[in-house]
Amino acid sequence: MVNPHSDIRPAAAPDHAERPAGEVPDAAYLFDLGQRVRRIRAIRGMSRKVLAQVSGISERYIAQLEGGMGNVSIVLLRRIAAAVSMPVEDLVMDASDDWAAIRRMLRSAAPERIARARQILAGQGLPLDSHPQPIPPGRIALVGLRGAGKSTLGEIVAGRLGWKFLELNREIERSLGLSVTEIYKLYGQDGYRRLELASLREIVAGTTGPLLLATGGGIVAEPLSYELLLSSFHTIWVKTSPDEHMNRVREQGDLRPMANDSTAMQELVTILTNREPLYARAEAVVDTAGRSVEQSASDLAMAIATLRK
Ligand SMILES: Nc1ncnc2c1ncn2[C@@H]1O[C@H](COP(=O)(O)OP(=O)(O)OP(=O)(O)O)[C@@H](O)[C@H]1O
Ligand SMILES: O=C(O)C1=C[C@@H](O)[C@@H](O)[C@H](O)C1
Ligand SMILES: [Mg+2]
Repeated sequence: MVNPHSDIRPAAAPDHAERPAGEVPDAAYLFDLGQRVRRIRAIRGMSRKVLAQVSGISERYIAQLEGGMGNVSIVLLRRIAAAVSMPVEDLVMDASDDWAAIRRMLRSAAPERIARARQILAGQGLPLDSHPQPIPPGRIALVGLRGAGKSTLGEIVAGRLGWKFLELNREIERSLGLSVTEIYKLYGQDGYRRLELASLREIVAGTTGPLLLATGGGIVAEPLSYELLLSSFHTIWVKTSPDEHMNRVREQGDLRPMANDSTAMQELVTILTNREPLYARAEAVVDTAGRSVEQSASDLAMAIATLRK
């Protein structure tokens, strides 16, 4: 699959006290800023109402900002960034997902690692064309929005292959002895994402033998976790149509993180549309729309066999 996020953008243009007139018109900049806020809100699965509640900024003002009409103050933007658990600099500039992930890695890396990264980027040390460790064939992870069928199909297919099957959400719950809902209440979305990264690291480091892992729908929203997943597993995007997502999730009695009101379907489509380029980074796709569970289980088994070749 073509990777639409493989470009690393050059550092921002040098700071000018006065930006040359016409280079980035103010209106275009505000429009792009609004689009970035809207996108990250959708990727996080937050309705405008929820973002307003968490950030303490009115829904009307957020609507203006997202529409490119609000020249937001840096203090309000910082509040919005905190509410979507994102560094404010990722909102003020256009950055690829690679770029965002690398920035987060730099922030938490030990000085020796940073020095090593500098050497590699400067063309010293490892040759630039040296390949990263290949992913073992028996490492498969399923990504996709809620109700896609990751748990249902993962369990069936792992059982048939005689592989270990793990659910990342369950591992997080097990490590804390709390349910996902309780973790959200106690630690918030940011806390949940940190626990998700820690559990994923444990699984990557501590599991031997073939493994099929079902991830939570929101993992693509956290660059560090998603990068780790993509570099440690062959990934398969399990997808379906918005209608089927909604029906399946409704049947399970779970509407998180969609608003439980008439806008739920609209929210779901927005989340799906914004997450699609991220899910599409997976190496293969299994579309379960209009398919029975049995048919999709064979589709998944086939996708795994193809990836292992
Ligand atoms: N072709 C299909 N493939 C998979 N599941 C299907 C299919 N058709 C109907 N379903 C139903 O859709 C639901 C899928 O739910 P499941 O919990 O497996 O999704 P999930 O991707 O794990 O979601 P979550 O992210 O919430 O964990 C199940 O109730 C399953 O029976
Ligand atoms: O799609 C989402 O945003 C989420 C899905 C769940 O699996 C959990 O990962 C969490 O509740 C977030
Ligand atoms: Mg599941």
